[in-house]
Amino acid sequence: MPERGLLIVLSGPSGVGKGTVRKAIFDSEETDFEYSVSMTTRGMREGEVEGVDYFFRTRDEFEALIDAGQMLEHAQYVGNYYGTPLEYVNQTLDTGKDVFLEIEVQGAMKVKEKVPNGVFIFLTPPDLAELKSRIVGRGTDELAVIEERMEVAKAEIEMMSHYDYAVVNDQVELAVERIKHIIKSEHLRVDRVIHRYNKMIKEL
Ligand SMILES: Nc1ncnc2c1ncn2[C@@H]1O[C@H](COP(=O)(O)OP(=O)(O)OP(=O)(O)O)[C@@H](O)[C@H]1O
Ligand SMILES: Nc1nc2c(ncn2[C@@H]2O[C@H](COP(=O)(O)O)[C@@H](O)[C@H]2O)c(=O)[nH]1
Repeated sequence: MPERGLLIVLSGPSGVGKGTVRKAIFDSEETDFEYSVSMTTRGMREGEVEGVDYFFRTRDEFEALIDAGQMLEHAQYVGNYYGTPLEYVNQTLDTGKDVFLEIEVQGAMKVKEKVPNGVFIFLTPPDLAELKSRIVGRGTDELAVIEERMEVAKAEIEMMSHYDYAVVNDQVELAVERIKHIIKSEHLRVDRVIHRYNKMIKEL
């Protein structure tokens, strides 16, 4: 049986650039981990594709999956459900591959309770003014939603201390390199590598 993969969680406030950085990571070469597509009840935005950006579901469908225990985590965010389907994550980790989640902070904290040996990375903006200008510049939200996202963002930034790493998203390419570097280093941590050696010693 292969060694179980690593669960990598990228999180941070809305608009910091999680989606942008995640796409840049998966578009770049040498990416050796799988992206877990999330599920949501929010409406599809222009250009989004079912099963690629999200699995888009009704509230009833989403709640049925929660009740059936089929979500690793879920959270309500600005009036909609978002969550991580459990089966894909488990099956992929079991094959020995790493799985990458891009989720908001409440969900990340739930994953941390269930999978404490995951790698939890908090993406931060250079400052709050830049964060607001990114959300406004994206042009996907009305003013009231932008204000709500900014309020949530302040509370989310206070949760940074619960993460293993903080990465500033000043420039996308730099953030991508920092995250790839963290993942490579995590694979070399003695507490992860030692299991393999203990197994070899037992088999001697
Ligand atoms: N390093 C950066 N410098 C300048 N602009 C950026 C940077 N990273 C992302 N952006 C821009 O910021 C906006 C928000 O990015 P994105 O949608 O990726 O954020 P997000 O954290 O995934 O948001 P949400 O959590 O709401 O889905 C986009 O317009 C994106 O192009
Ligand atoms: N807890 C979870 N949060 C998720 C998941 N997938 C995405 N997200 C986060 O939701 C907000 C809003 O996303 P948007 O696409 O409407 O802008 C953002 O912070 C995402 O990272 C998930 O599976 N679980």
